[in-house]
This record gives sequence, C-alpha cells and structure tokens, in this order.
Amino acid sequence: MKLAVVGAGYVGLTTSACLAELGHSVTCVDSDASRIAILQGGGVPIYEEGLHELMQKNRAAGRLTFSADLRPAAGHADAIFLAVGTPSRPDGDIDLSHIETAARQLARDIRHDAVLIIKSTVVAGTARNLGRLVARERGGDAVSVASNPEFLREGTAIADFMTADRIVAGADDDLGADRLRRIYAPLRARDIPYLEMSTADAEMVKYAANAFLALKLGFINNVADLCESTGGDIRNVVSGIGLDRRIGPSFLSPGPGYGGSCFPKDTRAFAALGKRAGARQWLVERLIEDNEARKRKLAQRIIDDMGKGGRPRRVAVLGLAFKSGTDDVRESAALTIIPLLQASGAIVHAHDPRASRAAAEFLPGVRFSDDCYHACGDVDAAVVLTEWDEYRHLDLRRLASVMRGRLLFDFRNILDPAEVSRHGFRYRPIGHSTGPFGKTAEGQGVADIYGRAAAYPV
Ligand SMILES: NC(=O)c1ccc[n+]([C@@H]2O[C@H](COP(=O)([O-])OP(=O)(O)OC[C@H]3O[C@@H](n4cnc5c(N)ncnc54)[C@H](O)[C@@H]3O)[C@@H](O)[C@H]2O)c1
Ligand SMILES: O=c1ccn([C@@H]2O[C@H](COP(=O)(O)OP(=O)(O)O[C@H]3O[C@H](CO)[C@@H](O)[C@H](O)[C@H]3O)[C@@H](O)[C@H]2O)c(=O)[nH]1
Repeated sequence: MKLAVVGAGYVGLTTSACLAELGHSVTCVDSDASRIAILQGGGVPIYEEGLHELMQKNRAAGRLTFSADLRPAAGHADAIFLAVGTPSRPDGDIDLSHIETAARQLARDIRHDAVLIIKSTVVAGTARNLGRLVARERGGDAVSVASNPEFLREGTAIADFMTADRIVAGADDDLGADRLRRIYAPLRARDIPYLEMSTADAEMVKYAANAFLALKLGFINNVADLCESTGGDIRNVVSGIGLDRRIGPSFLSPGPGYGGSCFPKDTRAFAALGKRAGARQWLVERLIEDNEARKRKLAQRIIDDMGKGGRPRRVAVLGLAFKSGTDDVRESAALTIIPLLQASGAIVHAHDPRASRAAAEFLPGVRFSDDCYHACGDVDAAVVLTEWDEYRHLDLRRLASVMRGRLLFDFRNILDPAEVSRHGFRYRPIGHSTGPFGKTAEGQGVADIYGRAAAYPV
C-alpha cells in the first residue's frame, strides 16, 4: 500500500520505518526542511536504538523516502498518518494547531478514497472534528478520518511498534476500519491483539493508558517517601507488590518524577479535558502537582545534604535525558533540578551519554563534559538522575578518587548500596533509609518506633 507519514519526529520516523518494514511504500514528510535534508542524506536527526539500520534497509529496498513537500506525497497515498506534535498550551490543555495546520495543508490533495489516520495523541472527539475541518476545506467533500494511537516508548520504539501489546484501530466508517485492517495485516497475522472501536474511544484509550501508568509511578514514588520516613526499603516493597499479578512488576521503579514528551503533557491534557467535560480527574490533577513538587523536593534534598561551606558547592549531575536510551530531554527531571541547584549558589557539572547537546540549550552556566569521571572531578556531590547502564557500572574506586566530597545521590536506585558504602560514599538512594535510623515526618528516629536500625550506614 502507498502510505504517507506527516511528521519526522520520534513517532513519525519509527512509524515510517516500521510500516516500510511491513512491506508498504512509505513517504515521510516534514515541514522542517533541515530535518528532511539530514534524512535524505542518510542520517537520522534523533537517537533511537536500531532506527538508523531499519531506515537504511528500507531505503535501500526502495520502500522508504523523505520529502519536505506535503502535497504530492499526500496526493499519492492510500492512507496518510498524522504524526505531528500535540504540545500543551499554557493552560495545560492540548494544542491541536500542528494537527489542524497539517490537515488544512493537505486537505485538498487527499484522494477521495484515501484515509487520514491520526497517530498523534489527541483528546476524544479530535478525529470527528478534524473530519469536519477537512470536509470544509474540500468544499463539502468529506474523507474518512481514523484514529490509531501509538504506544511506543522512546528507547524501545521499534520493538514496541513491531511487537506491540495491542493495536488500537479507531474508525467511524467501513473505509477507515478496512484500510487500517489492511495496513496492519502483517502484524495481525503475528497474533498481536487488534482492537476495533470508534475514533473517540481509541483516542480515550491512549490518554487513559498514559494517565494510569503515570498514576502507578506517582503512587510508588509516594510509597518510596514513606519507606524513607519509616526506615523501610522500597525495593523489597516493589518486589512484594509487583508479584501480585493484578499489580504487575512494571512501572514500579521509583525515581525523580516522570518526565518526557508524553506523560507530563498527556496528564495535563487529560485533566483539562476532565474539567471541560465536567468529569474532573482529581487523581490525575493531584498527580500532576505531586510530580512537579517531587522534582523540587529532591533538588532541596541535595542542597540541604551538601550543606553550606565557605566556598560554592560543586555538584555533578549524571543523566540529563528523561530516561535512558534516548537523547530526549523534554520535561526531564534535570531541567528542573539543575536550575534550582544553581539558584542555591552551587556550580553544576553535567554528563549524559546522549543528551548533553539537547540539554545545553536549556541549561546555561552548566559545565558539560563528555566523560562522567571528568564531570565528577573535584565535586562535593554526584547525583544520578538517569538510569544509563554507564552509571549502573560506575567504577566507584575511580569516582571516589576524582571527587572532593563523598555524597552520592542515586535517584534511580541503580547502584549497589553495599558497594557504594564500601568505597566510603555517603549513599542517598530513593525510598530506603540510609542513616542509622530513618527519619519520621516529625524528625523522630524510627528506631524509636520500631526499635531497629536501617541497613545502610552513614
Ligand atoms: N515521543 C513519543 O514517545 C510518543 C509516543 C507515542 C505518541 N506520541 C505522540 O505522537 C505525536 C508526535 O510526537 P513526537 O515525539 O514524534 O513529536 P516530535 O516533536 O518529535 O515530531 C513532530 C514533527 O512534526 C513536524 N511537523 C509539525 N507540523 C508539521 C506540518 N504541518 N507538516 C509537516 N510536519 C510537521 C515537526 O517539524 C516535527 O519534526 C505527539 O502527539 C505525541 O504525543 C509520542
Ligand atoms: O518504572 C518506571 C518507569 C518509568 N519511569 C519514568 O516515567 C517516564 C516515562 O517513561 P516511559 O513510559 O518509559 O517513556 P515514554 O517514552 O515517555 O513512553 C510513555 O509515553 C509514550 C507517549 O505517549 C507512550 O507511547 C508509552 O506507552 C509510555 O510508556 C520517564 O521519566 C521514566 O524515567 C519511572 O520513573 N519509573
């Protein structure tokens, strides 16, 4: 089938490469000419494991091309996927302007028997509204608009697409439903669950899934705080609850608060939709506040633990991407925590194996380094913010030899507490007490309550 994909970002590029791999002929279009020039030259403007190879293979096979010209690509296609951004407006509601602009630009060129498929994350009702907008632009000639939300995660995008947990196919007419069935025939043949429903339900599935996952993270972060205050160890608690099949082990790693291009903006849009529709999503509204407050609270913990001295404190932040496996820094914890450290007077050094370039734009005054031990040179404290393998396997002896102080914050719980302590660090993980006694909210030692000491010496 001939397909066009509008938007050459994380989703558009993955979708294009994977649909080509399934045997379709795909043209990926972007209004950013410099992005298209990179792609036409054989490069990839983002970092995503395996994407470059998959794109090269399908380009060589003649199934994947790139263009900055939307209209001809749209005119030839049996289906056009919209994979442009849907950012937050300042009030938190969804900004549909990119989707609407793209739809307007190509409306008159869409073949009457083609289907416009929304891949971007949009609130319920968008496909139907877009159908009306496109029909208006075409002087009343309506085309089928379908919804096919994407569930891929950055870092594992290709595997998430090719071996998805499910494919959600939203259509309000037979043409849309049939076209989606044919596009995904190769994946349906591999027994990937294929769910057909209305466009509005498909749109809601996407938001409900992200909101639920984000709530799971917010919950475990709260429990981690409680473990810290009562002298417990969140890792034991996670093992204990994760084996309950109704809960499941995934999305239970406590951290510095979720970030990325999706959870923050999608929870905001979901909450805004609830307000507009008169069905307030109180849990999600509270989660959004908690998640932001968490980043600020962790920054304060670093500042407090470093204490004040005669000279400015130096701190190395290890990890700028919102998670490992990507160069994406959108709403990453680092972008909140680092400016707060700087505002307290600290000098911040930073390292990330992939994301320094993207982060530099948002972090003036930070001293970036290509080598994590160099970044930790002469610092009072080091803070692990992203769970890169490189940090999991830190050479602690070397780290101790280059740092001035011995404070090590592990906001991803990826280090071995015993090993860290053995090298003389004061270890500050998330959700397990590191002092001889955990601190209660009132500052009372938990040993007073439980009569036992926590496992990790100061
Ligand atoms: N990033 C993810 O992990 C992920 C996963 C699932 C769903 N989503 C959703 O997919 C959508 C896209 O996300 P992304 O991260 O790929 O965005 P992105 O910002 O990486 O890419 C969007 C691209 O669209 C292009 N674009 C914007 N307007 C255009 C127009 N009129 N014509 C042609 N190109 C245009 C931009 O130049 C940009 O390259 C969003 O709705 C997002 O919520 C993202
Ligand atoms: O146990 C966990 C899992 C994730 N996170 C954090 O949660 C955020 C989101 O992580 P993840 O879901 O892995 O990344 P995304 O690539 O943003 O993917 C989410 O958002 C996408 C866009 O909507 C969806 O397609 C995916 O299904 C959904 O997982 C990141 O800050 C992670 O560090 C944790 O702190 N602990």
